[in-house]
Amino acid sequence: MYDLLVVGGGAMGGALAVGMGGAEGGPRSIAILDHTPAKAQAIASMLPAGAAVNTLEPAEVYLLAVKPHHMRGVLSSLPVGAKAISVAAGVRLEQLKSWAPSGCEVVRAMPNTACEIAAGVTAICGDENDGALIARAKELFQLVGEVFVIAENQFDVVSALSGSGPAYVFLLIEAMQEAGITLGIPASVSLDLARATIRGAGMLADSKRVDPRSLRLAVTSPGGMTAAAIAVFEELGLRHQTLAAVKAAAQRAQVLSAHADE
Ligand SMILES: NC(=O)C1=CN([C@@H]2O[C@H](COP(=O)(O)OP(=O)(O)OC[C@H]3O[C@@H](n4cnc5c(N)ncnc54)[C@H](O)[C@@H]3O)[C@@H](O)[C@H]2O)C=CC1
Ligand SMILES: O=C(O)[C@@H]1CCC=N1
Repeated sequence: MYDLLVVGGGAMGGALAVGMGGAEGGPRSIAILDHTPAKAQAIASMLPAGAAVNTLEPAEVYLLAVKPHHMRGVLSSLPVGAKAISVAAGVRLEQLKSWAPSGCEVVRAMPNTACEIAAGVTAICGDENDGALIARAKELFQLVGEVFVIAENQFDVVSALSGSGPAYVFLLIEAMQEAGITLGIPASVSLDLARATIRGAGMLADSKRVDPRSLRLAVTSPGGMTAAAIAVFEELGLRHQTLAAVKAAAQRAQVLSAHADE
């Protein structure tokens, strides 16, 4: 029996398999199942004890990382009594449980792709009577970053913040690079500057644990360069844009949930 069987070796399943498989004290054996066998093989080859499989072989825990609309098919083919963790956006516990064979336990997790390098953030939720599986999910995801156990009614907003969040930061890196290029800096230098700046600012915010506003003010000399830039961000509505974007992502979760039922 495998300790963990990851179904779906795409962006998220791959990141989790690589992160968990490489972590000290992580699952001793990990199997990966994907519709495209080459994807599963590529991931397995990166793991000390990874195997690409072609069917749902016996496993202590099944980590389901397929798209929301594929979740119903995968869940219904799990063995009776299986323990499963779904990372699908939007799809509710009630739906997941109704599709799984009898005796199965299912909880939800919302990780992000930084789990690949053990710098992820994962939210977990489950029903009260699934305490043991919630605890196991917590152990697994703590191998690859920080974990928050939250109520399901907060899951869509949390998913819109930390699940999708890396993409917002990558967009900022892209935008900073493009600004540098437009203003005359070579593309590679511009990208290196943007990447290293985001890394340093993230690490500083994480290590200081203070209100980010005070870190911002420490950069912003009155009447100086940064103040000129921040005034433009505020005038163009960065906060309003961020709220609208996070709201749009959270609302999309409801559509994904409805499509998964079809
Ligand atoms: N990409 C991300 O940053 C995050 C994704 N998620 C969730 O993770 C899930 C997967 O998303 P991605 O990895 O981005 O998608 P993806 O498209 O990169 O990967 C999905 C994989 O599942 C495989 N697949 C589909 N049906 C299958 C089946 N029946 N059996 C075996 N393999 C099957 C596909 O071949 C594909 O490789 C989604 O439900 C998404 O909501 C959650 C958090 C973050
Ligand atoms: O975009 C999506 O739907 C998934 C969920 C969070 C990140 N990626």
